[in-house]
Amino acid sequence: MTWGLTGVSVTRGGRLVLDGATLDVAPGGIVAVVGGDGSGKSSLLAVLAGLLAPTAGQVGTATRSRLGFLPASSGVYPDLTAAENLRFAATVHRMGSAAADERIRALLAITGLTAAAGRLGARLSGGMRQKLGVAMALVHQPDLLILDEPTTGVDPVSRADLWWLIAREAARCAAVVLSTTYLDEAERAGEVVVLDHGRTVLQGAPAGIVAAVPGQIRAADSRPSGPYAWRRGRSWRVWHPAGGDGEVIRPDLQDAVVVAALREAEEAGDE
Ligand SMILES: Nc1ncnc2c1ncn2[C@@H]1O[C@H](COP(=O)(O)OP(=O)(O)OP(=O)(O)O)[C@@H](O)[C@H]1O
Repeated sequence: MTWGLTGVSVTRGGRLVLDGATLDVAPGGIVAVVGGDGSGKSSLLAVLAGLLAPTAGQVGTATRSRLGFLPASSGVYPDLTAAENLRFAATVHRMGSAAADERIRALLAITGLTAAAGRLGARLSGGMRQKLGVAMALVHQPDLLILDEPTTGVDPVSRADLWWLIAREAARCAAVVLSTTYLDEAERAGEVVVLDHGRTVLQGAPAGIVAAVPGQIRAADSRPSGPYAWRRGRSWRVWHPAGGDGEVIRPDLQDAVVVAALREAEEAGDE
């Protein structure tokens, strides 16, 4: 059973925010949805979660009881303790109390939150709150786990913990779809979907996406002229669509995403 979206369009506030977007995820797979601010990541996940109705296209998703969802706001109730938040999520998913007790104990241990079980959501650190939110989304061992920016604003140690938690879910054969603005992180996913202005501009395994970058990329110390240049750390990179002379840099996922956005902008300009 694979889940996903085919040619999905969504209009919000009179604007087309998803424009024929596509995504597939299979059990045991992790798909990372990446894209700049406002590219449509949250809208895409909301459609997959059945929270937002598309104006066109097909949605194949799990039944509500087999679905786990982490909203961008983490979904943690500030005036409930960490354990109470998990208990609430277990109750919503109609877990029996014995099964819930055992699962809550295990999840608190896995997320390193056992000592903070009695602490109010409002008093948890950002990283703790995200881990709790993810634990709430997966308390009932869903078949499809949808996580909206689970690691945004989280320190590197908690990010590693979160990835471990997510990988465990995939290992027990859940299908996982998550959004992220961190491209280094997206490289850990089996598949990446790159959104630009609501369109899927790249989709596939990170290595395949990188291998398929057309043309050549070179480095420059100062800002190069022309439209195909972008900053990378202290230096610049330039895309040469037709290739040419000079030392070539092997692109990474970040470069591949930039090139895809440049090509997309060019095509939009041609229309
Ligand atoms: N409820 C809404 N009503 C109207 N427009 C909306 C609504 N929610 C989002 N949008 C618009 O839809 C577009 C896509 O937003 P969305 O939140 O899906 O993107 P995103 O990639 O998740 O961005 P971000 O990372 O900034 O949250 C944006 O232009 C946003 O302003």
